[in-house]
Amino acid sequence: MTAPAISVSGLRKAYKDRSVLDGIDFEVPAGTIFSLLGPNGAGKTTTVNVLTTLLDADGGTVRVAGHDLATDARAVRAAIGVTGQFAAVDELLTGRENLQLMVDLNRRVTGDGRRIVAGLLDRFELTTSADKPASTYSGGMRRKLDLAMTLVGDPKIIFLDEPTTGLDPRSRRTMWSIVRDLVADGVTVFLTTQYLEEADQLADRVAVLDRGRLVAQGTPEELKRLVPGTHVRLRFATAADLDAAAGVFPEAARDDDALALRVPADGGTKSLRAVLDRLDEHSLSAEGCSVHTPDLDDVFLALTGHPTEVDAK
Ligand SMILES: Nc1ncnc2c1ncn2[C@@H]1O[C@H](COP(=O)(O)OP(=O)(O)OP(=O)(O)O)[C@@H](O)[C@H]1O
Repeated sequence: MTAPAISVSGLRKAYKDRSVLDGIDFEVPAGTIFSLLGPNGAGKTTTVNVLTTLLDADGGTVRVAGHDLATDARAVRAAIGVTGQFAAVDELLTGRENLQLMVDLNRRVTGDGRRIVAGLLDRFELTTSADKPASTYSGGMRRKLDLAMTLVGDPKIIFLDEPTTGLDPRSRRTMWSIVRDLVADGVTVFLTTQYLEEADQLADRVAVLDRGRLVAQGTPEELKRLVPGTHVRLRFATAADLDAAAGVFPEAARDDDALALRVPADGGTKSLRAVLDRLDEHSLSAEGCSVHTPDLDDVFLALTGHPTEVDAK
């Protein structure tokens, strides 16, 4: 077995007397995508900042690319690329100039810098806007440029801190496909996200961070098994209606307080129609009906017994 790309053991970090990472452990095998999933304020950025040498840990052991963070931070820095929530992109420079600057600053770059820049612009479909100032770029283009800048020097381990927060669905999908391509090329990706769907789409393994502790780790499949699946939620006007419907849908979970039934379904229109047809066949009608796909809130409720909380910074 090859050595893990990242291994973290007993990592602790506090800001003054406030503990933000309270002893976390995980390993990221080389060439895989690992996702740290958690709501605002859970400690994701703090973890990235420690792992990328921007912040000193208070305790624990961290090895990145085989180097001990405490004794060999310089070697860690040489092996990694980091794309943060607050992009490193210089708004006044064009896309091409931003990339050229990274090439000029990066001592690992060998070969023709201009060709490297042109190659990255092409790969990220930024060629047509390459000579416009970055200030004119959309959010999605800016994230792509930021990631392209991260790739200068061919880092083997890349940290992406919430790479798709604030992006529209189309840009998010483009970003996902870029990340998949990176891993296909042998890069290891450490990704933080607030979106269960993103972790599900991309990650080989997911760790769920809650108030500085990891409350679950596993494959996306293992994680989703812990939470209610996609379902149709039917809400009834009376307890008698709920009773009658519960007889029609023996596979459903019932919530007596809300007068609701949770009927397992795949989220498509066919399965929704099948549920409504079954109600019709028994001359029953629901007061409300919604399709529910599990999200981070469901994971948190299932794992911690409390919903996600927005933590004021
Ligand atoms: N420099 C700092 N000084 C004091 N407290 C801080 C500092 N940086 C972060 N924190 C606090 O540490 C906690 C974790 O913050 P962190 O940024 O790591 O969370 P996060 O999971 O990345 O959230 P977000 O998605 O909002 O970035 C938060 O409660 C935050 O307020």
